[in-house]
This record gives sequence, C-alpha cells and structure tokens, in this order.
Amino acid sequence: MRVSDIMNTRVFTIPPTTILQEAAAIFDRNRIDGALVVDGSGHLIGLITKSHLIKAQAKNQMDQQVDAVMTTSVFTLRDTVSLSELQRPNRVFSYSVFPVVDSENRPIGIISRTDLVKYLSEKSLRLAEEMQAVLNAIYNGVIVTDAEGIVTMFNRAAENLTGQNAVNVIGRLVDDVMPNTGLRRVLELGAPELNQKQNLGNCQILTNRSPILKNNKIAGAVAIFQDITQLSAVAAELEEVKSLKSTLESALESFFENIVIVDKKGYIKMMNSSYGDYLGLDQHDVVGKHVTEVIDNTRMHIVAATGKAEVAEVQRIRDKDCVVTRIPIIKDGEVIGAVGKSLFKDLKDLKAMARQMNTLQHQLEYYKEELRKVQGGKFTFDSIVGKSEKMEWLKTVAVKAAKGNSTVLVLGESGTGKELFAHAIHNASGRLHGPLIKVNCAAVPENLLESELFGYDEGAFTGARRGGKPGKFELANGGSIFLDEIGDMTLAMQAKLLRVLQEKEIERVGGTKPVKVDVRVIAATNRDLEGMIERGDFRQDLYYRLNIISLQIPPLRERKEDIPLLSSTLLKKINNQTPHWVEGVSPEAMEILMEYSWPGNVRELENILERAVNLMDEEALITPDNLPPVLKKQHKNKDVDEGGKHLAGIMGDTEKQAIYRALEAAGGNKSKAAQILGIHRSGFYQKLKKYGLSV
Ligand SMILES: Nc1ncnc2c1ncn2[C@@H]1O[C@H](COP(=O)(O)OP(=O)(O)OP(=O)(O)O)[C@@H](O)[C@H]1O
Repeated sequence: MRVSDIMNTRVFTIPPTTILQEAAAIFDRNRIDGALVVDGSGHLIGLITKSHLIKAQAKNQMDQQVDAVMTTSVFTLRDTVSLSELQRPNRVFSYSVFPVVDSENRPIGIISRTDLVKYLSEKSLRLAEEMQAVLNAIYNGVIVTDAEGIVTMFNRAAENLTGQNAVNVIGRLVDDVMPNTGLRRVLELGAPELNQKQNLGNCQILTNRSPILKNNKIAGAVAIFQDITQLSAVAAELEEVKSLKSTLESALESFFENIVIVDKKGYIKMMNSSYGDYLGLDQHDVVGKHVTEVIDNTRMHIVAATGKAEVAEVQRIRDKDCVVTRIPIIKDGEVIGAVGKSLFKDLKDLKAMARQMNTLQHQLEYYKEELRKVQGGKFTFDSIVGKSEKMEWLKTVAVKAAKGNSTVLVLGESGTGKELFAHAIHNASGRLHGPLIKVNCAAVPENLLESELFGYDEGAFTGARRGGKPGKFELANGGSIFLDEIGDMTLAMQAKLLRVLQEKEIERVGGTKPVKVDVRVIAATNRDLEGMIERGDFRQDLYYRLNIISLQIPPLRERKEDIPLLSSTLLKKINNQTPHWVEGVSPEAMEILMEYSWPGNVRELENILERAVNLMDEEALITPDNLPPVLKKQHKNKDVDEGGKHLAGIMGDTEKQAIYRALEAAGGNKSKAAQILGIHRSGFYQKLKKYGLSV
C-alpha cells in the first residue's frame, strides 16, 4: 500500500517568514497541530508543530518568524515510498505529523502519527492472520511460545500430529499441555536443538527447536516438527534392502561357480569374482557392459529377452567347454533380466564329479551291505548264486531244513559259502526276527571259549566283569547261533556243547543255576568230522546231534558252470567298493577262470576278481593280463595237454567222477562211499585229497 492511500489530504503550508503569533492563529482557526513550511517555489523546507509554538511562547519568542523554531530535518515521505518502510525506523514515531511530498519535494499531503499507528495495527492484524493461514497450510507442525513459555501459536499440522486443539493450547504454559516439546529447555538455554527424533503416540517425529531472539534477548521459542513415521519405515526398508543386497553379494561371492546377472537388455548388473577371475577381468569393470562384449558365446541376453531358461548347456568360454545354466529373472510376471551360472568351468570337472559320485554311491552301497551283515544274517537264499544242478538241489534241501528247528551242519571246503548258507537258513526260518549270533570256534582262545559261549557270573574268575556277562547262547536266545569251525573245538568243549544241545540250557561259568535257552544251532566246518571221529578228535555223539541235517557245499571246481554268474555277481559287489566300474570278464579271461581248479573256492574267485579290478585303469572288461600268473600257468599246462590227453589223465577224470557219484549215493558219508566203491576208507581219503574233492 502507498502512503497516499492513507494520508490526510488537508495540507497546511505556511511560508518561513510567517510570525509565530500568526501561525498559532492559523492552527487554532483550522484546528490543526502542525503545518509544513515551504519556500517561495512551494518546496518543503521544514515543519512547525504546536509544541514548537508552546516552547516559543514560554520563551516569549512569539514575535519571531517560523523559520526560527521550525524543524528542518523533517521526515518527508514521497508518495512513491512504500508504507512498509514506515515500520522500520523508530524515529517515525517521534513526530505527530509527517509530510508527504511529490518527486519535486512539494508537499501533497500530510500523515499523522495516529493514522500510521492505526494503519500499522491493522496491518499487523492482517499479517498475523496471513501468517496463521500460512502456518495452517504447511505440513509441518509449528508451536510457538513467548519468553514465559506460554503457547502463542499452534498450527493445524500441530493439532493433527499431537491430537490437541489449538484453542485449548494457546495461552497456556507449554509444559502443562505438552511436556515433551523441549521448548522450556530451549527458552532456558537459548540454544537451538536441531533434527531431534522423538516419539509422539504411534508416530515418530523429527523436530527443530529454536529460540526466538529480539534485540539479543530470548523472546520465545519455536518448535517445527514433522511426522517421519513413513520416512523411517522407508529408511528401514532401504536399510533392509541394502543389507539384503550385501548378503546377496556375499552369497554370490562365496559360490565357487561363475555367476553373472544381466538386465532385460543383456547389460551386466553383477558378476561374482570367481567369474571375473575366470575371464581374467575385474568383476566391477564389466558391470554396465553388454554381456556379449564380455562373455564368449553367451546367450544371456537371449534368455533375458525370451524368458526361456536354458539348463545345463555346453558353452565354450575362454577355450574351455563349460556347463552353464541360464535362468530368466521374473518379477510380477515380467522378465526383468537373467542369471547365469556355470556349474562346471570345464567339462573335465563334470566327469571328475560324476566319477566321484559313482564312487560315493558304490561306497554307500558297500557300507549298507556291511551294515546289513553286522546287524544280522541279512543274506537270504537269493544271495546264494549258483544255477548248477548241485547248488540248486542244495538250496532246495536247505530251504526245507530252514523251516524246522533242527540243528544244521554245513560242510564244505573253505570259501564255499558255508556262512552264507547259515545266514540264509536263519532268515528263512521262523527265527528271522531273532538274533543270529556267530562264534568262530577256531578264533576264540581255547580257555575263553566256554565263557564266550555260555557267559560267566560275577566273580567267576579274576578280571570277570561286575554283574557277569551273558554268553553267545544267551544272546542268541530266540534266534540262531552259528558255530563256525566247529571241528576246531576241543573235546572238553564238545562235551559241554553236547550237554547244551541235549538239555537246551546253559550254565554260566561260575554260575550255580542253569539258564534255559531257545536257540537253533547251525554249525559249520571244512574239516572231515568223520575222519576226526575215527582219530578220536571229535565226539561221535556230538556229531550225531549236529548232523541231523547236513548240507555238503560242493567246491567250486565241481560246479564251474556257476563261475560266469558268480563272477558277474561278485563284480557288482566289488565295483561298490572300488573307484572303478568294471563291466565284466572278457571271454579270454573267462576261459582261464573256467580252467582253474579253485582250491580257495568262491572266496578265491572273489579275491582274484577284486585284485584284477584294482589293477585296472579305465578298461571295462577283465582281460587275461589282469589275472594272476598262477591261473594263466594252469591254463597253459592245460593247453599243452589239450593236444592229447594221456591215459593217466583220462583215468583220473573217470576215477574222480566215480568217487563223486559214490559220495552222492552215500549222502556224503565217506565210509559208505568207500564201501560202495569197494575200497578201504584210508585209500578213499587219499583219493579225495588227490582230486580235491570234499564231502
Ligand atoms: N554261492 C555264492 N554266491 C555268492 N557269493 C558266495 C557264494 N559262495 C560264497 N560266496 C562268497 O564267498 C565268500 C566266502 O563265503 P563264506 O564265508 O560263506 O565261505 P565259508 O565256506 O564260510 O568260508 P570259511 O570256511 O573259510 O569260513 C563270501 O564273500 C561269500 O559272500
């Protein structure tokens, strides 16, 4: 607003030569308090007021001219001067009237102090209203107090944020209505407090508090605050995203595989250091480059464009065939990029891993098998390989024998599979859920065998365990006991065993009362029990007890037709324990195996195959080279004989067959077989030995 809008237009001007007496008359006549003094050209040269006249009258100077008392440093207001200027200089208020002049300094009006005050108070009211409107319009809460801490301003945002009504707050001590504003402290210390976080109900606010200074004195305090709950949530989310990103980056870094991530246009967003190292590039330098510029034969940009995954593809990178997988990254149903990883940086790695896995798989199978063995007789008749007539017949007899409860005596040379039969019998019997306890009578020291078999009571002997110890018979209760190498038992032990078989009860060493046991006995030996009886080394009565059902397992040389099937079954077992996987036996090697006499029977066959597999590198079939010299030597001798078998050979074969048939007819009883053949028992034994036959 301009001065002319509010000025008083009644302008009284008088020349400087006017006598004061006259001037007083003009003032009275026109009821004015002052007049402007102008020169002959009408220019303002001063101001004379009633107070000038009063002072001159007191000094008896009323006959003097106006210019003697007028104020010359008069404050003139040009019409063009904005009223806002009037608020600044304090001296404005030291006069009761002020001249308003034009650009030529000619008075065009007068403005009184009363007008100015009136105007200024109206203006400040308007200003206050405007300010309130502005404050209400802003999003930040504003609380203003005076120097006493009385709230003078409280905007709408402050109302919303605090839940308080301005009407209830303004005019009251800030501490009474809002104890946490901190404004009292600001008033006391005069120091601003900026960026202060504080909780307000469920919100979090950020406040700036400052003192309001007037003439270097604290005239009040203001707090400006805003709700940063959402901002905090966003910041927290951002923190989370940041930490997730760094976790992801470290995860990718920790992978041994090469990993690259591209955006939908195929520009690299991330590459792990493993990939960078592999390419011989700095992983950070490649970010932002198109993937085709960085990785040979890449299809990452295609996958990012088509959204179609490509799994386990071979890609030549840096002159090596790598196995790579490319997966599109899909967000909200849209492909936004692709991640690629090369699992094997060289196909050779894949092969090595396949080999390793194969080995592990085989080892697993092996240990499973071993565990099965430890846990009990898990071999069944299906585990006994053999399609020869002799083996088929033996298995049929054994299956029948298994169903009953009678003692079974398994006879046969070492390595023929006696233990296998013992397991199979147990598992085919009604006792299969009970234990199968094995005792190798030859392996346990003679003096310990009794306590091993029957257990001992506490204090039975020095060093006996407290509480005693159950023997194998007690442990086998409800199941079967496999007494291996029974022919190696002393006569004294034989007597004790016989008693157990008869009484079906045992007596612990040092024990006083017998313990009933329900155990089926399966005994085995490779020794000639009948011959031992004759020599007085084995009790006949025990033999009869054991020999209720006897199974004579033929040696391998008498069932060579089983060799191919046995070989392939045993090879599978061996493969599970060795790093190589051998398919089978070559026809040439098989010919040698078929010719060999196999004194060690199936166990020997197993050992020879295992030896061969261990000597092999990558070959799939066992060849004659992989077999031990002793086998090949026998083969050569046979070749030499092949040209013409001399009579002794033919006679030997015939004799061997006759002995075998006699044994069969006698049900394995050697004395009877000798009788059938009409020869003496001792001569019969010699022939058995000569031809490697066993009962
Ligand atoms: N018919 C068969 N089928 C499969 N494997 C067999 C067969 N016969 C024997 N074997 C295997 O040959 C090895 C020797 O078998 P086993 O221990 O049963 O013989 P054994 O007659 O009890 O020997 P020993 O008298 O020396 O104790 C074992 O590894 C067994 O699994």
